[in-house]
Amino acid sequence: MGGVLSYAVRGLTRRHGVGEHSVLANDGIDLDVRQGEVFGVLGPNGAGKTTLVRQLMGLLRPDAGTITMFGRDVRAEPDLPSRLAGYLGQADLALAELPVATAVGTTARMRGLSRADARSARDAILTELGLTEVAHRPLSSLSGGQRRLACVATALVGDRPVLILDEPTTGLDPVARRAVWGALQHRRDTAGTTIVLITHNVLEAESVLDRVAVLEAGRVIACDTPGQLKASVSGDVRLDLAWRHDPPTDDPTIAMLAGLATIRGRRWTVRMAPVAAREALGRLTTGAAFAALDDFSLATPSLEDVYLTLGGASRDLERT
Ligand SMILES: Nc1ncnc2c1ncn2[C@@H]1O[C@H](COP(=O)(O)OP(=O)(O)OP(=O)(O)O)[C@@H](O)[C@H]1O
Repeated sequence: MGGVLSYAVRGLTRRHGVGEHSVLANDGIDLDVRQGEVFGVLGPNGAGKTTLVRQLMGLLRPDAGTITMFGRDVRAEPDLPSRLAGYLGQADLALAELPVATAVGTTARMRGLSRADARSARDAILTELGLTEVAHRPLSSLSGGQRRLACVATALVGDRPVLILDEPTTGLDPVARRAVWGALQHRRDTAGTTIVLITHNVLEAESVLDRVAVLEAGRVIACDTPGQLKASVSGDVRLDLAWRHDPPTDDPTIAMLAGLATIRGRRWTVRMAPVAAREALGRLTTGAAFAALDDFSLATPSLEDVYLTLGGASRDLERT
C-alpha cells in the first residue's frame, strides 16, 4: 500500500439547492484514501455519502475544498476521475437498452482495451459474476438484481486503478453478493485496486473494509479501521434474543434485560458488559425462561454498534 494516496480530500463542502430549503450535504470533509485499500463510507440516509462520491468522480463540483487524485488536482483536470476510476452509481439507466455483453464489452473498449482484450475481459467478468446466462439479454429485460450485477460488471471491466461503488450489493441475492465481494477483494489483492465503497450492509462490509469513514449530517464523525473503531467505542457485547412467545417478565433476569433492551416485536437487543451478558445468558438458558426463547446470540461489537455509539440512527443499517 505504501504512502501513495489515491485521494486526498480537504475541506470538501457542497450545498444542494439555494435559499431556505437548501441542504449542506458535505460540510468540510477531510479524508485520505490510500492506494490499494478498501475504504468504506457508512452513514444514515441523507448523510451525504452519494454527494461525496459523486464529487470524487468529478460528477459534481465542490462549493469549497479540494480533491486530489494521485497527487493531481481534480479541479484542474476534471476528467481525471473518469479516466482513472470505474464508477457504479445508485441508478444506472444509460445502458438499459443494450444487451449485457454489449454493455460490458463496449465499456471495456471505451476504457482503451483492444478489441480482443475487451472481448476476453468481458467474458471473464461475466463468468466471474455469474452473468453468462443473461449475457445476450438487454439490461432492461433483467430482474433488478441481475441488472445491478450487470452494472457492477461494467464498473469493474477494464481494470481501472480505482473503483467507486455506491451500494453495489443492494438487491442482490446471497450468491451474487458473495461474487461481488470476492471480485472486489481479488482486484485489491492482485492489482492493488483502490476501492471506495458506500454500503448499508454493515456486517458484510466489515469483512472487506480496510478503513471506514462514518458520515453524519455531511461531516466525518469517525474514520479508522473497523477494529480500531470497535475498540475505541465500547467493550460491550451485544446479546440478541428472539422469543417464541411473550417472555415471562416475572423472571428477574428477564425483567432486568427488559429494562436494558431495544425491543422490536419479539426481538430484543441488549448491549452490556461481557461478564454480565454471559451471566444473563447462563441464567436464561438453564432457567424456566428457556422454553419461551426461540433463538439467541452473543456477539462482540460490530460496526453497527460503533455507529450507534457514535450517535447515528440505526434505521437503515442492514444486517444480513
Ligand atoms: N440534487 C439535490 N437537490 C437537493 N438536495 C439534494 C440533492 N441531492 C441530495 N440532496 C440532499 O443532500 C443530502 C445528502 O444526500 P446524499 O444523497 O448525498 O445522501 P446519502 O448519504 O447518499 O443518502 P442515502 O443513504 O439515502 O443514499 C440529503 O439531505 C439530500 O436530500
